[in-house]
Amino acid sequence: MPVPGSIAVLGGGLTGLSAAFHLSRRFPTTTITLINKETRFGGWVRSERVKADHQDAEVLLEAGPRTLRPNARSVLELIHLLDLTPSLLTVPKSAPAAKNRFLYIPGSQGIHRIPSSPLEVISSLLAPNAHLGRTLLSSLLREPLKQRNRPLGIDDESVDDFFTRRFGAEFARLFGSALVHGIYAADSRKLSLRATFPSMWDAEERGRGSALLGFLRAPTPSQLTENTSYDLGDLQEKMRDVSVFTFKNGMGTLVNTLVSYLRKQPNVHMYSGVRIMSLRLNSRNNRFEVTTSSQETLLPTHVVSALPLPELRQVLSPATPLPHLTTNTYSSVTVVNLVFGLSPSSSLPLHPDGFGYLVPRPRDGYVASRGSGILGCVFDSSSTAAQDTPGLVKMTVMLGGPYICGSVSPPQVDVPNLLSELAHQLGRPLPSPLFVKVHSNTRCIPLYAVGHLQRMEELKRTLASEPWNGRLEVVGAGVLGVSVGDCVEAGRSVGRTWG
Ligand SMILES: C=Cc1c2[nH]c(c1C)Cc1[nH]c(c(CCC(=O)O)c1C)Cc1[nH]c(c(C)c1CCC(=O)O)Cc1[nH]c(c(C)c1C=C)C2
Repeated sequence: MPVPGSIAVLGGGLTGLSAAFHLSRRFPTTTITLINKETRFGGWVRSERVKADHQDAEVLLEAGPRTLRPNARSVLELIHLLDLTPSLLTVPKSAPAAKNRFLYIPGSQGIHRIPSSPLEVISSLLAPNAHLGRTLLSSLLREPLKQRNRPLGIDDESVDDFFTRRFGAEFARLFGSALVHGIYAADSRKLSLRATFPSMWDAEERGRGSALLGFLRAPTPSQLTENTSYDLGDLQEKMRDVSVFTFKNGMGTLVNTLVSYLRKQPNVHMYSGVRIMSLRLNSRNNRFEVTTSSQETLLPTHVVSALPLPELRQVLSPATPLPHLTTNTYSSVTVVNLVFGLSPSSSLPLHPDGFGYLVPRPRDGYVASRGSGILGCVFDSSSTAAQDTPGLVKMTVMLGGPYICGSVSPPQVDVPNLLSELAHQLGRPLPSPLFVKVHSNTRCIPLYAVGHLQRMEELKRTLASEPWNGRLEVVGAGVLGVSVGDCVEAGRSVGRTWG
């Protein structure tokens, strides 16, 4: 394929920014136009430094993703290429935030540490909520002895079906649903296993029916497809003992630096506050026509769509036969940042040192009318206290997701009610917060329905053939992977067949 004459990148979230960054380096003489409907770039990444009290105390709040994992090599590469290493804030693998994770069991009071080693599983049998330890121990001991039980002929299933088949219904509800809450804010009964946790599907194959044995059996070299090389400098080495990381000024650092870099590139044009009104391929001159809310028409030879898939569907003419853009639903999450002062009189900390806690699906399902619908709470101060004035406690409560399924936007939060539920879950009284910020993240996480991978393969095949011939690439969280690392990787991988 010849070098693209001009490229339009639709969407200025992390996928779009990453795509523009890598395309501008790969095709330095091609004009690249990045169009973002919001005035602010970065999508769901929103970091804000606020005054926490009437004095000078300051705190860094995140409304979206707050930490990154060092296995996200495309992100490490961006950090290296953008000289962001001095701004990093790392959490070592030995830190309590990396080792201590908790569950709140609906109906009980107080949170319970999830055992993380065989010895801890055994000692958890003596803990106040021995049900957790018993469920964990009996499920893990029985799984390798269980017959192969994947139904013949299926090529995907829900996360809950997989956990129930291999580990039992109670394990699936307590641990599987909580895991899915913490990543997708979703109902594990509605999510595709192969699209969300492909390693579990593969482990079951490797273990000849047992997922646990499969995890113990290392993948053979032919099963490892990783052969891409990344420009990482010494960052991989620096990340050896790191569990998660962020930046001293939050995740917005990555977005702001990318935007500043792109604004300086002579071949990149950045439009913000501009909506895409329509996208069509003109078969007469083989150019795309992209019309925008600023009354402009761009005529690029190639297009990258990093828009949510339903938004892409809306800008295409109804007659355009692109399959599967509207199959998945999205989850909406309300994020509540809470900042407390440290009371010198109280000896009881507001929370144990750790990552935070998750709340599994209640036994009787998601009853919207009961409580605020808390999915979990992150103990930010345990990992990122260095972002804030010392002496503050920062937590983030996440609510909504499957509790508000079907509604367009998350409901209003009753903060006093939320605080008393939080105190009940933590099993200790909470003082009045110094600062509260509520963010409604409407339709922020795509929920891959069972069969998602096969549908995306079909979409890819359609785009590779007439009339598109690979010149429209559709990427982003709606296609494959919702994490920041997945989005940056997706942007990095566009246009491989161009030029
Ligand atoms: C707005 C709320 C979000 C919830 N999940 C995500 C967001 C943005 C996205 C997400 N969260 C995690 C992952 C996996 C990351 C990876 O594999 O690299 C993704 C894609 C894990 C995670 N869960 C929580 C945190 C703080 C993290 C680390 C990554 C991050 O900062 O987002 C806590 C948490 N997230 C959600 C809930 C309900 C929750 C509860 C404690 C929903």
